[in-house]
Amino acid sequence: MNTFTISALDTLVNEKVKAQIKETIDQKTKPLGSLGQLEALAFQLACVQYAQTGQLKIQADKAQMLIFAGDHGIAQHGISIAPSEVTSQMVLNFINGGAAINCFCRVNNIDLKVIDAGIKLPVTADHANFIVKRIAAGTNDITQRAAMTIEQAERAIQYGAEIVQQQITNGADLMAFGEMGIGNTSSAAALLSTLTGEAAELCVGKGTGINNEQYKLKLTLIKQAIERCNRTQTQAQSQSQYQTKKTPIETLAQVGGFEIAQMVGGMLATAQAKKCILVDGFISSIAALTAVSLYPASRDYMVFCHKSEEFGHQLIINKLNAKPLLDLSLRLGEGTGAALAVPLIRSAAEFYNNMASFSQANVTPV
Ligand SMILES: O=C(O)c1ccc[n+]([C@@H]2O[C@H](COP(=O)([O-])O)[C@@H](O)[C@H]2O)c1
Ligand SMILES: Cc1cc2nc[nH]c2cc1C
Repeated sequence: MNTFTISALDTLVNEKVKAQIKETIDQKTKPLGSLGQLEALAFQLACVQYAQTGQLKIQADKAQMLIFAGDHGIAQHGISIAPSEVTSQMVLNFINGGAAINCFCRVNNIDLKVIDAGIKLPVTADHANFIVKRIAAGTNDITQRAAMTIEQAERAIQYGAEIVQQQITNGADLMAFGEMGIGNTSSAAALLSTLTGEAAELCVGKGTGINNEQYKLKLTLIKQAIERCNRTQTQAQSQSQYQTKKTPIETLAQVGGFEIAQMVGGMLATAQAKKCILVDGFISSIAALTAVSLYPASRDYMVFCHKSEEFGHQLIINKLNAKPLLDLSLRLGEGTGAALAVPLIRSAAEFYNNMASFSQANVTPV
C-alpha cells in the first residue's frame, strides 16, 4: 500500500504568518476585498508557498499539464457518443499537438505530457511528451466485475505519484490534472455515488453528449455497477462482525479507472510536495474527492479551476466546499478548464508579489 505524508496547511502556516499574508493583500493599492476571488486564491497560493519553502514570494511560472488516458470496459454498451478507439486516437492527437488542450497549453505557456495509464489500443509514439505507464488494456466492465484488482489500483496510484515526482524534480510549480477516456464519466459517476452514498440519479450525466435513450441505459448500467459493488464483500468486510464500509481504494478498484487512479496518486504526491494541484472538470474532481477521502489534508493544496457542465460536478464541488474559478459551460475534460485558469492563477501570484502597497505608491490608505 502506498503511503503519503501530507500535512494540513494549518499545521505548517501559523496564525502570525497567515495574518501577514492577509495584511500584504489588504495593503495593496485597491479597496479592501476588491480583487474578489483572486484574493482568496492569492492567500491560498501564499500559504502553500510558505509551507513549501518558508518564503512568501509565490512561484507560479512553471505549470505542468498531465493528461492521464485510460479506457473503460463499460464503454462496450454504447454509453458514450464515441467508441473506445477514440481514446487512442485522441492520445495521438495530444502527442501531435492538435487537440484543444494543446492550443490552451501553447497559448498559456504550460508544458504538456500525455500518459497512457491503460488505453485499449496502445499507440506507438516516440515523443518526449508521451509517458507509457499502462496498467492493462482498459478496465473490466464494472457492471459485471471489479474494474481492476486492488494491486492494480495501488500500482496505478504509485505510477501517478512517480510521474508527478519526476515533473517536480524538473521544476514544476503548478501541477494540472487532465484526462481522456471514453466511458470515464460512467466510472466517475459510479465512484461519486459509492464514495458519498448519493443516489445514482444525482451523479450520472450525459458525458460527451449522449441522447436521452443512451442516458437511460447509462443510468441503468451504473446502478447495476453500484449494486454489484455494494454486494461485493471485501475480505476485511466479511471478517468483521460490524458492517464496515469499503475503503476508498477498494471502491476505486471496484468502479474506478486507471487514469482516475493515477490522478489520485499524482494529486497526493503533489500535496506531499506542498505544491498546488489544479483540478479540472468532473473526472479530475472525482480523483480529487478520492484523494481527499484517503488524505483529507490534500484538500488544502487543491485549486478548483472550473465548473463543468457535467451534471454531477456540482455535487463534488459541494462535498469539497470548493468555489471553481471559471464557469464557461465546458464539458470537454483533457485539462482544458485547468489550462484556462492558469492565467488567473499567475495573475493572483503577480498581484500578490508585485502590486504596490499604499505606502510604496504613496497612495492614501482606504
Ligand atoms: O471533465 C469533464 O467535466 C468532462 C465532462 C464530460 C466529458 N468529458 C470527457 O469525455 C470523455 C468521457 O465522456 P463519456 O461520455 O465517454 O463518458 C472523457 O474523455 C472526458 O475527458 C469530460
Ligand atoms: C472527440 C473527443 C475528444 C475528447 N476529449 C476529451 N474527451 C473527448 C471525447 C471525444 C469523443
